[in-house]
Amino acid sequence: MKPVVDFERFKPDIRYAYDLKPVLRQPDELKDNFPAYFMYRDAYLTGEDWEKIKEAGLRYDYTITPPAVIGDEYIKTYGHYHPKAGKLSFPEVYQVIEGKALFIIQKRSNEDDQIEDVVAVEVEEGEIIIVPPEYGHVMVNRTDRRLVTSNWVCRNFSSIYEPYTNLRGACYYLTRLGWVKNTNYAAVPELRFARPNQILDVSGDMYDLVNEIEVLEFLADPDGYEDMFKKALKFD
Ligand SMILES: O=P(O)(O)OC[C@H]1O[C@](O)(CO)[C@@H](O)[C@@H]1O
Repeated sequence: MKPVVDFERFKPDIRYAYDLKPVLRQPDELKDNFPAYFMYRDAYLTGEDWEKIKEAGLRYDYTITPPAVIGDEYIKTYGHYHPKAGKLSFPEVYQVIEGKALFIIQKRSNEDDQIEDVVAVEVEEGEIIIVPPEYGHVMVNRTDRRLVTSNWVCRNFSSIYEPYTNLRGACYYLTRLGWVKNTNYAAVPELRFARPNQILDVSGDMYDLVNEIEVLEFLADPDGYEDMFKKALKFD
């Protein structure tokens, strides 16, 4: 799919392989540093769009993740949670522009840091996934092609990385040998598998939602959208 924005005109933030060491299954297998993924944050087509996006409290990003394997683990993003917006934490919406993504999303219980749910979600080119509130997310490129994704997200918060750093990544790793439990977690639920329900009505790059940006209100103000979040995933 062709991205609407020629995003490579923006300067990317680059996450290098060495930056990922704290969350890798086999950090000692990483010998050479390389750019792991390129984040083109706050992309827009026109200045008018940009004003509209900022006024809605949102941000549109593109991310390029070239194929790579470290040790036996497929390349992935660092992983993070989002803070509370109100009763619920901020959700996020991703679209696969090129390639195929595997999202590992996991939910912590509020009382302690136990994981109460973990889901692997395969997302194909053109598809959109709503990462529901309370779920942290890691995005994996398990293919031999580059992965290009975009995301709409609230622009007014900072992501929370410590839980992923402290426990060396998500509670499962995706490796060439398959799924491996992360033993740094005290307890890990069985992994569930799902596909994303296509709730948002778009054809092509979801950047076009800039023209009906009120549809994305749930990203800045998620309370009251629980029913929609419940439908975000369909389970096998
Ligand atoms: O912050 P992490 O875990 O490295 O993940 C990067 C991804 O998160 C985002 O910052 C949006 O949450 C994207 O720009 C990027 O794809």
